[in-house]
Amino acid sequence: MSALSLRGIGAAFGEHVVLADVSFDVAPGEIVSLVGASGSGKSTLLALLTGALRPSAGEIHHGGVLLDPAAPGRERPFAYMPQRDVLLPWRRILDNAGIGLEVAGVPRREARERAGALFGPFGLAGTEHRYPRQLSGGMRQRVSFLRTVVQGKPVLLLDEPFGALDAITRDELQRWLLDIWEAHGWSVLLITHDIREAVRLSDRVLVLASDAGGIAGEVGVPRSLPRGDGFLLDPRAPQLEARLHGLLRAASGPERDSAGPGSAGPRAQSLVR
Ligand SMILES: Nc1ncnc2c1ncn2[C@@H]1O[C@H](COP(=O)(O)OP(=O)(O)OP(=O)(O)O)[C@@H](O)[C@H]1O
Repeated sequence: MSALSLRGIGAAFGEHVVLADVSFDVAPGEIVSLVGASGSGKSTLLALLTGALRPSAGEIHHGGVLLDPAAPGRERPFAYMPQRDVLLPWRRILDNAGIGLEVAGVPRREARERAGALFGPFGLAGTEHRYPRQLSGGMRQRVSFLRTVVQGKPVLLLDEPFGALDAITRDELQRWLLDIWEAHGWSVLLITHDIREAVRLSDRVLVLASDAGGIAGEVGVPRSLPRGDGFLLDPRAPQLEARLHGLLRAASGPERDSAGPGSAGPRAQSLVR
């Protein structure tokens, strides 16, 4: 039974159809990345999952159960981590980490206890009583991730969680995420612009077509691919990245295809998975 299943999802802003016939699954314990050109509708898709937007068509299922499209975010089985850390500057780190629980109605004391229990395993011990401005960008993203997972939701929706970080911190946090994911085994849908990151972190990478073309293709990443120090040395990694770049070019429409505008370049829908 899928942790997350989208069937024929569509979305539009007025006359502008952004998503059409988007269907895919995330299995329990699987990390699935979604890549796509800017404007292809990745953030819109997350907004449909969190309940910020209503789909114009299609169904969302969790564990085989149809989600009520009117259900508010707090009643959904998804925890969402936005790209920016959005920590409240006037709240100490421990209280920031528990805020998602508090919003869900958990008393502050219990929220502190539950969030506090994760500070050690998440490499944040000693930061509990600091303020966000006293932490580095990487540490703040850890807090933001902690705040997301402590809600105990079975599916994590991560919107470019490392997009704003420098390359070294990003590498460090990718390893960190994989390590703690090993211990917890969440089901994850990850949005990223970074193809290398998608390959490194995922079991499967989906390519979202522009112009409401649905899922244009996917690339599976073997579990045997090393994700730590060996990642960059394994020849399969650049091969997978190259396949994804090719899919992305084709899925971004003829004007962005290397064949140039007006050519009969391959369109996303015709790609063989
Ligand atoms: N609130 C809105 N009202 C009208 N149009 C919108 C709104 N939000 C997004 N759009 C349009 O929907 C399309 C998809 O936007 P979306 O932000 O989902 O793309 P994206 O793939 O996440 O892009 P990026 O990678 O640049 O973040 C774009 O054409 C955008 O202009």
